[in-house]
Amino acid sequence: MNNPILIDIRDKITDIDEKILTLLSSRIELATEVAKIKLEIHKPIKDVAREDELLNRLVKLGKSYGLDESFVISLFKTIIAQSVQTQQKWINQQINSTESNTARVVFLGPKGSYSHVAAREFGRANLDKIIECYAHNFEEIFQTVEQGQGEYAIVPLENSSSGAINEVYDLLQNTHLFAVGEKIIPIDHCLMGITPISLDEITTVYSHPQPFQQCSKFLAQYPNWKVVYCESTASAMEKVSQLNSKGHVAIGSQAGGEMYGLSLIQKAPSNQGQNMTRFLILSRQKNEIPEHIPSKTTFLMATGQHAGALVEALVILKEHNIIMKKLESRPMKGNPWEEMFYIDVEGNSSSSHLQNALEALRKQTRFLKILGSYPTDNS
Ligand SMILES: C=C(O[C@@H]1C=C(C(=O)O)C=C[C@H]1O)C(=O)O
Repeated sequence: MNNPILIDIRDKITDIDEKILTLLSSRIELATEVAKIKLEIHKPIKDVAREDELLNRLVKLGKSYGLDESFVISLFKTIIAQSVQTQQKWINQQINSTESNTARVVFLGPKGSYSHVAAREFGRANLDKIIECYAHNFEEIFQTVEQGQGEYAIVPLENSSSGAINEVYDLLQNTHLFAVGEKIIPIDHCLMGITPISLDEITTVYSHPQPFQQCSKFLAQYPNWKVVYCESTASAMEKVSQLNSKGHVAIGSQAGGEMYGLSLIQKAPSNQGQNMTRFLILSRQKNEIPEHIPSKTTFLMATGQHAGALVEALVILKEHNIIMKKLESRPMKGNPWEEMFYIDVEGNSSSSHLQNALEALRKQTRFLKILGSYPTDNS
């Protein structure tokens, strides 16, 4: 092994390895810089689009150097995983060292959405300070919190006039997050502009098609108003604030309008009277709520396929004197024609009363998952 050529080559390899390590260390430092910016602008750490773009480019480049595609992918996946972990650790340290009761709350944006309003209200009631994290879709909300890049997920579950939000129910089937709260938000559509004006000064109204539909009777009284459809109530409010023109108004929530500096002109009464959305708050950690606080428990169950299976399960609740507040069903993922039931009951799953009922139910059903217990929102 004393071959001088071999020694020389090995020296060169050692040299390259050391350079790789130095470069990896600089890469990690840059990732921490990225984490600082993400914390400031409230963006989740993991950015799948950026990672895909980066991997595609590196695979192509690697090929031009004669490097195998799977080698380049597995190498950079490891490097990126380490980078994401380092950023996560850094952000956790910041949060833990700055404020004890600060948490990242992840919700469906954009700014001024009803989810944003729900997130703020949840924060106001439960935390000293929240870091608002906007997500683009429901799946991203769950993933962000599951991966530890947020402490709370806020998702709308049902609306009093349009019913269940199926996509969210489906995501609840597979998540390992726990339900820790609920928040009911009135959907208080309002006409808002850059300054309070009278209704006859309005020329153009901006909003999402849904509020236009929900307030159609009221709007029919003003046929001369020009209607402009927008992607969301938030984008309508943003547009009106940017236009900065008196006769242009948006329909959205009053709290959302305040986030864009808009003034209330008047409430836009919805055809159906009161309209509300119920949000569920989820976290990686279970809630422990004292027994005296009125609470609800949400669980998922799949019964057998025989006739009367659901009735048998519900009878168990009745026998244990458990009050059911809600029953929803959704097809089970991967098992067409089989249903997963989502049940809300009154009570706290740490009470022996409810525990006994759930234990009996577990024996009777094919699958039972307790999503969590949380204080009832009576608003
Ligand atoms: C460093 C970033 O954060 C994460 C880590 C990445 C990386 O190490 O290259 C890429 C995308 C993100 O998932 C970034 O967003 O640029």
